[in-house]
Amino acid sequence: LEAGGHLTGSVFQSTLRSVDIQALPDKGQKLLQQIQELEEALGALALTAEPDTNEKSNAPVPQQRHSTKSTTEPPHLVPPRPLQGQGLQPLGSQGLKAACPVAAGGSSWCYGGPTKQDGPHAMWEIISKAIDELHASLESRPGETAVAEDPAGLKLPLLLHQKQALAWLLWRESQKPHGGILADDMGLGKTLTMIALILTQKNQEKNKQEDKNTALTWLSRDDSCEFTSHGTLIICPASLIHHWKNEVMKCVSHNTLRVYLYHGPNRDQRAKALSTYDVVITTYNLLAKEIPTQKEEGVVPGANPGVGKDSAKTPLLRIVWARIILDEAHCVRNPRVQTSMAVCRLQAQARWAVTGTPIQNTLLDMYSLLKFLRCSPFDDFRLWKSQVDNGSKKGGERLSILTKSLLLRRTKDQLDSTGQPLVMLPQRKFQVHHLKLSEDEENVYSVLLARSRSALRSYLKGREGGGSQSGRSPDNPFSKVAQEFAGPRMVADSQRSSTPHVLLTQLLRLRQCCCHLSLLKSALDPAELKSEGLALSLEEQLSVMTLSELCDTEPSPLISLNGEQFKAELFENTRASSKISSLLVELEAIRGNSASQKSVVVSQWTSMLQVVAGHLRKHGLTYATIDGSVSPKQRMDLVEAFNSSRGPQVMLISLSAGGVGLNLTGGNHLFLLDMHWNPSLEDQACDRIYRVGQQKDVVVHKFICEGTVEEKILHLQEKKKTLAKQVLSGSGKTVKKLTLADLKVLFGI
Ligand SMILES: Nc1ncnc2c1ncn2[C@@H]1O[C@H](COP(=O)(O)OP(=O)(O)OP(=O)(O)O)[C@@H](O)[C@H]1O
Repeated sequence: LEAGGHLTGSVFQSTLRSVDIQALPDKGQKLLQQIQELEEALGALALTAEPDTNEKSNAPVPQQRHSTKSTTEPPHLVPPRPLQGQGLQPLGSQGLKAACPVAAGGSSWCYGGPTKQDGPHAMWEIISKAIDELHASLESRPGETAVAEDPAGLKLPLLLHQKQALAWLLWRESQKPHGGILADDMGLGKTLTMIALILTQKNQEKNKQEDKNTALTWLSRDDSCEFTSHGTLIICPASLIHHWKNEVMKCVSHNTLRVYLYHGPNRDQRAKALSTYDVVITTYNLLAKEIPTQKEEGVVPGANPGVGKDSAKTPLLRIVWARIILDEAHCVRNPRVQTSMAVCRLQAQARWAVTGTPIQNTLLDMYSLLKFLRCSPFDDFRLWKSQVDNGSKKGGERLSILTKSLLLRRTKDQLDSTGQPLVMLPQRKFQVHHLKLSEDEENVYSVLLARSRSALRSYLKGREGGGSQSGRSPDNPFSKVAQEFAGPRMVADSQRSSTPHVLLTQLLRLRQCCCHLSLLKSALDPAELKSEGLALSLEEQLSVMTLSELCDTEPSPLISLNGEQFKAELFENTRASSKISSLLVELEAIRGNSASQKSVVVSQWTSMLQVVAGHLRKHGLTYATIDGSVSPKQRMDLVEAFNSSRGPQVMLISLSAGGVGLNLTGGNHLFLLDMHWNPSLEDQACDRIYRVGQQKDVVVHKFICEGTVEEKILHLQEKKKTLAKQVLSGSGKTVKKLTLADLKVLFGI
């Protein structure tokens, strides 16, 4: 069997080398998939003892007995890259590549280097070599008190923790992989820290000429980069491009760094010109638009990934950057989405992920960042799942080493080596307002809850007889649940209304019910559903339009909901809900206390912001709104006005549009009107007001309706926070994803 397995494996590999699979209509994806499955089947037939994949113990590694490994030459799908060097990084993302369907968008094949087919022993050797190297590199890590000098040309002196971060950043750029994750708490000044890195390296550029060749080891086989830049490519959400530019203008001496905003229809698309800037700033959206992913290319017959067509289109792929910085890098936490795949295709000598919330949901978030960093071999999804994210003690230890080596995180409540807080910030208080729904709200809520419960029950029933695949979504917060529900057979028509999406949307309706009944009238906004990881079909939309009766052209004094009659006026947005009433009481009190205190109100639903706006007008409170429809330039103007004494008293922000990057230190009260599954989004929003520059004491208000799903969400949020804390503290423990049990708890059955 062993000989047969090896022989067949070799035949596959050599056949692949001799044919032009790109010429196939699907670029050979199906063929590669089949080969992989065959090879795996053969591997399994060889009865190989896997080297402790569960890693529950530290037992010695068994001797290599894998069928496909009998020569010293690792099999290659294509010849190895000519410029591969030694160590972690040169193996790069090309390193230990089996097919990595999740990371590469479904069915792409990753080329080169030793593959899983080399056998478990080879894989184990590479992992242990990688871990040893990380360990060894940790020895050269600057001590916690080590600081780097402020670079010449920086006008604003760095704070102590920023000087320490700069020493760490410089160290990481000399290590493999070059770069890492700067995960300091939000508002600790990561932007300025990264600008200091760019400036320091620019000042040292002459010395770096010697290292020129190192850069070349970063290029992958396919790359046809024509320009090597000394510049940094910064990728950020659209709302932050002006923030980055302004920070450079504010903090760096005039004419020291040449900055270009690669944005808008008139952007300069000449690669040569772009490669001459010190800093090029662009957005995730533009990148995803300009860089097609493998998936897309797969449907264009004859297209050749990596070379030619798309490289000719976007200058971003024609340049090897000195460094790439992903700001708010949690934007690429889902490795399956186009933006994440696009950032991985960019070429650079050093790669940085900057985010205050690197782990928002699961360990997959961390995997995405390691993939971008090309942290081989852990950028291989299968290896990541089997060797790190496997719930074992050993996996936890590996995770801990990765975190310690590659990630720097300090929090705002931390003290520095001299016993001083990292930044001098005023007090922050959290105030949870436990509210009771009014009797009317309670009645509507009960009807919706009963309906959701029965949907869940019918779903569970349907699942017993085989569920549906149709509701799956990659970044669905309950993807685990969705997977549990999913089965091989299509669900019967009668059960279609109970897909995981429908259940999640009914939960969403329950959450809306806690905020304002009028929200039940509006159709669900696709952009907001996306932030929940939901994309509903029209049919699904209709099935959760609980108030479809309201679509009637004839105004009626009564509304029927699930057979129960309610007064139509209950659903008018001019009516004050329990939450709106409490919010207004608080805002009035703030206005009464001092004219200089301002508030930020956050909701995940723009429809809720509109309802609040109407009530603010009625009460004579001035306000401005930042949601997805406000352009980056308008945002800057609104923020500036709010932070000045003349601006409005209240800033309304949508969680997805205003949650990241904005500096709203003009406000010192923040109201979280509703609950999101992802607590990091809420933390991000809270840190808009609690950051360097805040002069007043801060109060974060959270509204929770008693006896509703909101209380249960609070519990789930705690679970997610625990996961992030454990991973970031390097304790290496992992917590399981949300499960079907969670859903049952949420629906109270
Ligand atoms: N050394 C410094 N001296 C004075 N102000 C500073 C310093 N460093 C940063 N700041 C200011 O602190 C504010 C917060 O900085 P910044 O926006 O970079 O935070 P951040 O860590 O990137 O936060 P987020 O994760 O929310 O984006 C900015 O207004 C910035 O100008």
